[in-house]
Amino acid sequence: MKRRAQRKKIGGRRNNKMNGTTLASHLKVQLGHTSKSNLSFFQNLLQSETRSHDLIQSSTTSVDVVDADVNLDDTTLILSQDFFCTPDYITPVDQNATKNLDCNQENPCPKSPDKLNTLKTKRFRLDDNLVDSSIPTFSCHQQALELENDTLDLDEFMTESVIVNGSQTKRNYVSQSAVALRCRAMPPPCIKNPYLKYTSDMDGDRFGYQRAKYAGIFSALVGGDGLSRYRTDFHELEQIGSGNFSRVFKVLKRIDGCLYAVKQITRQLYYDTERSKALMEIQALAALGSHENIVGYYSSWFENEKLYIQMELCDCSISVIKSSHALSEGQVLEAMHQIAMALQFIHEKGVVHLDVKPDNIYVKNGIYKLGDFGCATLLDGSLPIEEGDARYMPQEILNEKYDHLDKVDIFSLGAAIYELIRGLPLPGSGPQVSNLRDGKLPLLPSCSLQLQNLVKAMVDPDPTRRPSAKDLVENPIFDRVRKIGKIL
Ligand SMILES: Nc1ncnc2c1ncn2[C@@H]1O[C@H](COP(=O)(O)OP(=O)(O)OP(=O)(O)O)[C@@H](O)[C@H]1O
Ligand SMILES: [Mg+2]
Repeated sequence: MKRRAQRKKIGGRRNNKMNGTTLASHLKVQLGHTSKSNLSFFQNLLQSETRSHDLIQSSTTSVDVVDADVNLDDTTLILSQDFFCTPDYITPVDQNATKNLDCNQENPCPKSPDKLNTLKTKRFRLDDNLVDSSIPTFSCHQQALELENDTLDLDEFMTESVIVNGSQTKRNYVSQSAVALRCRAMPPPCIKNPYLKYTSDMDGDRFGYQRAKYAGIFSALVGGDGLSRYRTDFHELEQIGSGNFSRVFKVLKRIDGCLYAVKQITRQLYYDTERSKALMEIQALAALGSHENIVGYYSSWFENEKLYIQMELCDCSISVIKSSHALSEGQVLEAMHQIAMALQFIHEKGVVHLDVKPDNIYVKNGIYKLGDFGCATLLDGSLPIEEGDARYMPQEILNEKYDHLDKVDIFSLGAAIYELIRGLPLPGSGPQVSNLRDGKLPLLPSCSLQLQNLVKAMVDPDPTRRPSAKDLVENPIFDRVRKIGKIL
C-alpha cells in the first residue's frame, strides 16, 4: 500500500530593524507562535535587538545604533501579522508622534508616523509615493504581489537607522517589505468572476463573501499559528475528498473569484527526506505542464509544516461514478483512451505516475484527468521509487524490479479498466488479484472481445509485452473516439 512523506518550509526572507524595546517585546511574543525550526533565529534576533536597545539606552546624544540586522538569507519563515502590524516597530523617539497613527477598522495597520531626530540611510531608496502617509497602505497589493514573485528579498528594502543630533525630519520609512507583508495579511474580499457562470455555488450564501473576508482576517490574525496563506487567499467551501494523508477542499480564491481544489497534506513534515518526497508531487506536476487529461496545477506552499497544493477543480473521481452506476463500454473506452493520452504525455517527458487507479482518475465536464502525482517519479529510476496502491501494482514492482516503470502504469491502467468493466472494487489480496498479476482474466460477458484482449495485454506479467502508452492511444479500438471525439 501507499506510503507518503511530507514536509515544511516557509515564506519570506527578512532583514529587519525595529526599536529595540519594541522588537524585543514583540519577539518574546512571536517566540510563542513560531515553530521550533525558527526558534534559534528568533532567539538570535531577540538577543541582538536587546543588545542594540541597551546601547541606545546608555547613550545620551549622538550615538550610532549598533546594526542589529540579522542575516536571514538562509532562513525562511512566516511571521504572524502582529509582528508587522503594530505601531511599535515604528515607535518614534518623540512619543507624541504616536498621535499621528491612523488606525481604522478596515485596515487596522497604522500608518507610519514621522520619525523625529532620526536620520536613516537606505541601501535602496523607496519610491516616495510608497512611503507617503497620504497613500492608503492598502494600495500596495500590487507591490505585495511583486514582492512575492521576487521571493521577498527584503534585504534590498531595509533601512539602516542612525540617531544623530539634528533636526532633520524624515518622512515615513516603513519598509516596502513590511508594507507588503502587512497587506498580504489582509485577505481581499471574495470577488465574483464575471466571466464564469457557476453562480449556484455561491448563491446559497450571498453574504458569505463579506463574512469570509472578516473570518479570513481573524483566522489569519488570531490563529495561534500566525499568518495563513490558505485562509488569506481562499474561502473554503467544502471538503471534497480525502486520501491516506491528505484532505482535499473545494475553495473559492478570493482575488479571482474562481473555484479550485486545494489538497492539504495532513502528515506533518519534520524530516528533510519527508519534505523532499512530498515536494516530488508538485515538482512533477509543475514540470509536466498542462495537458487536458492531467489535473491542472496552480501553486503550492508550506504552512504549519504542511504542504498545500492548489489544483484545478474536477467534478469527482471516476470511482464515484462507478459506484453509483455501471459504466458503459463506451464510457470505459473513452476514459481509457484519455488516460492513455495522459500517460503518453508524461512518459514522453520521462515521468511515470505509479499510482494509476480509478480513485486517481477525475472527471470534469466529461473529460477524464489523471490526478494524484504523489508517487510520480522519473522513468530512468534516478529518483526514489514509491509504488502506489498495491492492488494495481504488477508483480515486477513488488519484486523491486524497476526496469520498465512506464509499463507499470500500463498494468495499473489495465487493472483499473478491468475494475471499471466489472463494476466491483478490486480486493486487496486473494486469487482475483494474483490471477490479474499472472495475466489471467476471467471472461467479461458484458464487454467486447476486442476490449478484453486489450486489457489482457495490458496486464501481461512480462512488462515488455505490454503495449506502450503510445501503442494504446493508437489502438484501432479507439477509432470511434478519434473520429467523433467522444463516444456516446
Ligand atoms: N483536483 C481535484 N478535484 C476534485 N477532487 C479531487 C481533486 N484532487 C483530489 N480530489 C479528491 O480527493 C481524493 C483524494 O485526493 P488524492 O488522491 O490526491 O489524495 P491522496 O492522499 O494522494 O490519496 P491516496 O493516497 O488515497 O491516493 C481523490 O480521490 C478525489 O476524490
Ligand atoms: Mg489518491
